[in-house]
Amino acid sequence: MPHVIIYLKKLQAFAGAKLYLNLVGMVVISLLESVSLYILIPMLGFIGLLSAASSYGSMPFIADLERAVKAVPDNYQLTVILAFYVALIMGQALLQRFQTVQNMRIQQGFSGYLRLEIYQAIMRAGWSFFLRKRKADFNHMMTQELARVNQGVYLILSMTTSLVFTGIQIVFAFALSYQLTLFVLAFGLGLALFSRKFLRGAKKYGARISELSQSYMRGLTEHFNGIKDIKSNRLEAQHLDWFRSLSDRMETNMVQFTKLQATTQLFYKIAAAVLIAGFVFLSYRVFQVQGEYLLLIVLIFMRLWPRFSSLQANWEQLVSTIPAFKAINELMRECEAAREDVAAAGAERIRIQDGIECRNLAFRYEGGDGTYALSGINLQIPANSMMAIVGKSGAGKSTLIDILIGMLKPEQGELLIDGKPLGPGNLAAFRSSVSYVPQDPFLFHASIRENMLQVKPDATEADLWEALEFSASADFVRKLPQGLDTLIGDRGIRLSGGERQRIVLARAVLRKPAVLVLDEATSALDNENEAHIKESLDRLKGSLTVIVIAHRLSTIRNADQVIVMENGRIIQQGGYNQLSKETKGTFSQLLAYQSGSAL
Ligand SMILES: Nc1ncnc2c1ncn2[C@@H]1O[C@H](COP(=O)(O)OP(=O)(O)OP(=O)(O)O)[C@@H](O)[C@H]1O
Repeated sequence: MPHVIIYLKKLQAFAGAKLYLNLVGMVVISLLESVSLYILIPMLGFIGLLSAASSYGSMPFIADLERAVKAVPDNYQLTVILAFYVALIMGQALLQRFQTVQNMRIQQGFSGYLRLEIYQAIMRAGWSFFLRKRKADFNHMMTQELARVNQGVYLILSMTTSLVFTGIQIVFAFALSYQLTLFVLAFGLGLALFSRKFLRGAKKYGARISELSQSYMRGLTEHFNGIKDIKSNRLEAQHLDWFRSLSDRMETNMVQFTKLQATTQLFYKIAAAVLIAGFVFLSYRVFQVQGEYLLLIVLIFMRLWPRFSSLQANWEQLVSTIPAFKAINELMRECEAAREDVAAAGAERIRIQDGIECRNLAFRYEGGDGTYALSGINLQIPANSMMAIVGKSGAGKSTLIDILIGMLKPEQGELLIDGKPLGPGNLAAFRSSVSYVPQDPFLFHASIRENMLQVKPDATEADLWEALEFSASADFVRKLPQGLDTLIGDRGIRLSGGERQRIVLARAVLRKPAVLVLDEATSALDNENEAHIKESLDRLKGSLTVIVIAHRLSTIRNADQVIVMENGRIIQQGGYNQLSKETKGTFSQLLAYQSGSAL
């Protein structure tokens, strides 16, 4: 329950006075409802459906009502009491309408507030957090689990309404007969105690709903991401089997949960019949309650008892949503712990004056096998120079880049920008000054123009074409049916790998960054386009700092500095020509492999 209490506090902070106003509204509605029921008997007495009017004169408050009605001339008495009844019902209905809308406003507003809060928390988390999390789990949290939390909050609100209604009806019932009310309450309490085991069951099924829907989301995301592999390797049947089995388990779990709920409702229904029978017997035989009085009490309890059973059903439903509350709380806690010291937007960009320096950096991945992905990294990258990183697969090149652009925090050592350690004071500004083109470039399902404008909304048409010229994409974009406004499909699927890389590169330079980082950003290009990009990069030389990882060593011939990495360490460092002359070094070996002389 503590997981739910956190949300109740949030709800109170979010809705504040409105929540209490709503509660007062509920009390008034409930009072009106009870009163309208209460005056039904004298009304029936007036129109002669029930025996003498004197018999209900002994009921609390009714004597006053009777006196008030008697003050009215005889001919109008029935009209007055009927008008009073209609006015009461109208008032109650109007209030009920207002309260229902208000309830929904609070609920929807709170749901939007929660959604935003979770999304913001995820966005504020650092890169290392995303490395250890599965994307499908975020989708799962933001859709299914959040929907269950909203359902839980709705249940709490409607249970509060039910409790208020029930409470007021109990007060009225007490006024009529405290012995019978106590009898019903004791019965209800006994049944609630007996039903505790059903609550444990509800919690178990709720936890299973969370687990299964998480597996469902994970599996679906993985399958659709890998649909090409699945189809090309004829793995459809295998995936269908998985889907069928999970689907069956989800179905069984929901049916079992419904069975549990139906069983408690069954108990409540049977208990209601037994109760009413015992009740009428007691009233009539033991307490000798008058007929009209008994009718009123039965009427009240017939309305009260379903509230007990619906409270129990709501409670079970609420308990089944607790695992979702818990999961979202846990996610928020993790996001908070992984929060990076960088403002989401708006940081001033910087120009690097002296350069970037790594001092004795070391890094290990969380959840890895404990070996260092990087160690003993000492490096100077002068401002506006070009540095190339080469090395075998798994040598640590991408990890070093992630540290250099402030996405990962080194475990040991320091990263200095113009002599100042990278930290809360300069991280946001530094990150805003870096453009990064990853190995697997990402484009949104939008037009080329929209994709580019995302990074620089105020870019002019000329800026866009200049960037496209730089990345050797202007020609092919011009030939597209809608030019810059061509839709490029999910993740840019309608473009070739090389075209995607070139658009992402254009987007990266459009920002006019202080540091341009290319992580094998030209791997999918043909020789002609790569040569074109190499020329463009050469033209940029001296105006910004460029860091490239390149497997094709021809691209980095003009680099001011080349570092060669192996097992997370820098094993060679120097100019391109200098390293190629060190015949025993790894770099000349790599060169030899690429030129074919080592084959
Ligand atoms: N998220 C991760 N969790 C655990 N270990 C990781 C993770 N990412 C990389 N590693 C490990 O860190 C080491 C360096 O990886 P890195 O991706 O930096 O190499 P790389 O030189 O860029 O390789 P490639 O050229 O294949 O991209 C590897 O041993 C790799 O297994």
